[in-house]
Amino acid sequence: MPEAVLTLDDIHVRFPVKRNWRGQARTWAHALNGVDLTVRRGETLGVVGESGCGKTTLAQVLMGLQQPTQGQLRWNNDRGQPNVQIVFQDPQSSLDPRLPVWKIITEPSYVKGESQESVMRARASRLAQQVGLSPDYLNRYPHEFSGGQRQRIAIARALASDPDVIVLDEPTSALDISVQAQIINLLFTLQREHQLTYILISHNVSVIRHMSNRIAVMYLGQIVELGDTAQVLARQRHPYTRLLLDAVPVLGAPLPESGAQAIPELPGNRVLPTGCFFLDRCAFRKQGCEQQQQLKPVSTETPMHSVRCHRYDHDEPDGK
Ligand SMILES: Nc1ncnc2c1ncn2[C@@H]1O[C@H](COP(=O)(O)OP(=O)(O)OP(=O)(O)O)[C@@H](O)[C@H]1O
Repeated sequence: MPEAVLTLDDIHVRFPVKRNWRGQARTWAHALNGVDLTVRRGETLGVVGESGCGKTTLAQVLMGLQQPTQGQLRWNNDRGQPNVQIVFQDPQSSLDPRLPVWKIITEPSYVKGESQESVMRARASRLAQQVGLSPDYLNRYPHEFSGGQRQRIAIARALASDPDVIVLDEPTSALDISVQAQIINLLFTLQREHQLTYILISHNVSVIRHMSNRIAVMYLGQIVELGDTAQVLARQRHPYTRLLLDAVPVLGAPLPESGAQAIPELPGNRVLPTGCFFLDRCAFRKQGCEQQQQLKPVSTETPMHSVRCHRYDHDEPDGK
């Protein structure tokens, strides 16, 4: 098994949302509520879940932009500092419109102390070729490129500093359908060539299915199911994962009757449930579900497929 790049151990993040007259926080939004995760070199880990479940907060923790309020994040490198780059959904707003492309691409190297223009231009030229852009265009500005080309520029910039992990935040959702496949293929090629590790954040289960080796399903700031993508998609164990996947229309299949498989809205995160976070919405609730649940292997035969559900406690391996 490839080595771990990073390990998250019981990560919690909460944000103050109301303060008293002394400025002390009275109410909190609990964005992450005990995330345990190991990310391995060269893999693509897909993180899926509806709006507000904590995907962005998780990315911010990985990038060091948000300190966990509890828990530990360990990077397996000897530099002492991790290097995490991000590719955003909308390349239009993530690229500085005032800079020529060669400067945008080499910004991370510049921050690392490389400042000679000829060196940086040569580096930008190599990176441009790697992502399928002509080096002849490097003096141009972002608005002179198409959406797909701009996303290639953003990917080149992410590659520039030899990152431990690249977070892909909905990397294709702002692009034309015809361009999406090209960008996905480029990401695959680069991953193969450079042993890149991706964390892919998306609402789009089809993109996650296509790109990820493993999938983490998030609900209310927790991972409720984690495992090999094919395994999780073929046999979802958590009732929330089932709802999430049932809500994805399948080409050629009849649409579900309206309301029949509606995903229950994410409950508020100001006051967390004391037991299973999904309890109120679960059709399979049983005695014991009022207790907090841990992420545990579904069975001893599938140790890499974990679920946070009382029905899969070891004494009842078939999830009855
Ligand atoms: N700075 C903040 N202050 C207060 N609450 C916040 C802050 N940032 C995030 N939250 C809350 O934390 C929760 C998780 O938000 P987050 O943006 O991580 O979710 P998400 O899954 O990325 O959603 P989306 O898919 O819409 O981007 C939400 O309830 C959000 O309102």
